[in-house]
Amino acid sequence: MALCGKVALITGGAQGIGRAVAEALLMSDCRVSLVDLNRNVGEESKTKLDAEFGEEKSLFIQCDVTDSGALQDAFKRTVERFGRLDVVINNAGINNEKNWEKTIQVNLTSVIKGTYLGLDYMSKEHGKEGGVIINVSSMAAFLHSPHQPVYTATKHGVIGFSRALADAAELGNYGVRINVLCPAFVDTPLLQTVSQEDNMGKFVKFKDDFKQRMDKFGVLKPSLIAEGMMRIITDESLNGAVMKITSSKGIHFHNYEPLSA
Ligand SMILES: NC(=O)C1=CN([C@@H]2O[C@H](COP(=O)(O)OP(=O)(O)OC[C@H]3O[C@@H](n4cnc5c(N)ncnc54)[C@H](O)[C@@H]3O)[C@@H](O)[C@H]2O)C=CC1
Ligand SMILES: CCCCCC(=O)/C=C/C=C\C=C\C=C\[C@@H](O)[C@@H](O)CCCC(=O)O
Repeated sequence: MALCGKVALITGGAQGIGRAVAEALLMSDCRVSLVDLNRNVGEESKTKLDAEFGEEKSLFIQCDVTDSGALQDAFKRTVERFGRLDVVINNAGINNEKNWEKTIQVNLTSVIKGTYLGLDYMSKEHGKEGGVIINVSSMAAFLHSPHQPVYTATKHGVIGFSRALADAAELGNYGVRINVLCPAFVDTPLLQTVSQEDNMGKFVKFKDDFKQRMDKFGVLKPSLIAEGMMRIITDESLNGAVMKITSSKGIHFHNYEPLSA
């Protein structure tokens, strides 16, 4: 996909991985809608991006992705403002084992809703031009974490949903590619939550073990995740792909066995 003039919507775009991806897209002359719950951080990010790329290139929309009406409205406003939609990145995520039902709502249910909204605005089934959807999972979907059973479950769910729908997109000629990105530990504010009882609940007592895992596997920079994301966005051959990004192997893909009877 040639990026100049294209429009991307990123949930959780105000900070961390989402923000790094927004910068990479703006550098490629895309226009970007940052959809995020956190108004203060979102407006601060928008101000910084305006100074670097120009005010007209981005939009911040305060939105809780678990509020279906607000998420629908965020898509509508993005298309009203920029006239089209080409890239949807369902990235907003939380780590909360105490309020685990919220974790399912944000990390899985809202990813499903964001994917279906992306299809509404981009699928050839609806007379649109096509595009690409990237759903953010985690290496936790491959190396399950005893500290985060529900977080881990949501990240497994993101992969299953995305790969099944990617096949449907191909069978149905939607013109939309659906792929998954699985980072290992990344240096963002989310990582701070591993020591907090409010987030970890009863699993907080394993916090030292969690930190040992981070030491063992290393902590990546958000810019490397943005590099992987840009590769998925631009490589037209990718549909149903699961990209992993780790310290030991860098950017690479998970190999699935072909289906056999
Ligand atoms: N940081 C890490 O080590 C890893 C992160 N991931 C995943 O990457 C994604 C992004 O995470 P980070 O950038 O690390 O986290 P982060 O906490 O730095 O950023 C997440 C953003 O999502 C927003 N958000 C949270 N709940 C929301 C809601 N209900 N509605 C709208 N926005 C909401 C937050 O306000 C924040 O701006 C998440 O899905 C996370 O699970 C995956 C693997 C590793
Ligand atoms: C507080 C929330 C933190 C969320 C962190 C997260 O989502 C999960 C990270 C999980 C695990 C990272 C594991 C990395 C392992 C690699 O370095 C490597 O050993 C695995 C290689 C396997 C492969 O095929 O790449």
